[in-house]
Amino acid sequence: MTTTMRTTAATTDEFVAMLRAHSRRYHDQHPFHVRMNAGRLSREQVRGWIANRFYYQENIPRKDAAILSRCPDLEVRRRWIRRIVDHDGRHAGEGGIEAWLRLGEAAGLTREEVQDHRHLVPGVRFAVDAYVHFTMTRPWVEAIASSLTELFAPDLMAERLAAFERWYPWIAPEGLAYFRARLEQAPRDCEHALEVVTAHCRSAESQARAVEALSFKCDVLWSLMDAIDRTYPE
Ligand SMILES: O=C(O)c1cc(C(=O)O)c2c(n1)C(=O)C(=O)c1cc(C(=O)O)[nH]c1-2
Repeated sequence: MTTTMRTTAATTDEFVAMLRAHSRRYHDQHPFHVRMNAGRLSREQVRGWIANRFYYQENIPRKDAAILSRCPDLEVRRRWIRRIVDHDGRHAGEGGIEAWLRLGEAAGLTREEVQDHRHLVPGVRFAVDAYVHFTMTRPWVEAIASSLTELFAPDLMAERLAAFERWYPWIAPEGLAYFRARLEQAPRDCEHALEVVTAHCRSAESQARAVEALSFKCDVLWSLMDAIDRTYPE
């Protein structure tokens, strides 16, 4: 599948197939993830990944708030807002960001060293900031399309859960709660995102822009992994 501009709109099924074809560019195939799932990472490498990925986790609700602020559709906002609550929680001690900090603790990192960004490398910061910036500046349907990497996330999450239990038993099992929660949240979230994107992208041009947004997001995730890989080499 190429991203060459078509002149006529694709059917919904064809459009969804074009989006799904991006699974080939998803970060599950990044060498660092391949080594992670094969049990080949050292403790230091796993910790480095957790500490750096925290910056992504922290910024997801900010990008979802950007989408909410730009979305004129009440029905979409009413469903989209749940993502912010999933990550931030309603109270202290709840939500995905807290769960990620507990993952860090289970892996031997203190909350402080994760929260104060002392391990955060420039390439990860740039990639995550680019994602937030994209959602603040591009049309809201494109911003929603960029979240569609989550179509591919559940398979990776299931593989990661099994890999962590098998290869990294030094991480306390309670620490893996974040991944378990995402196994349910990601399919629900991307089903909604796909519904919005297919309803709004009816022309060849708008479909091409949605595909480009998803392609951009694959680049964000890949660059993030490249930066981590370079910092914690084999
Ligand atoms: O660990 C991963 O591989 C992974 C990937 C992605 C993704 O594909 O963007 C997300 C997450 N995790 C995740 O935990 C998450 O909350 C999330 C939100 C979003 C998004 O773009 O709205 N992607 C992802």
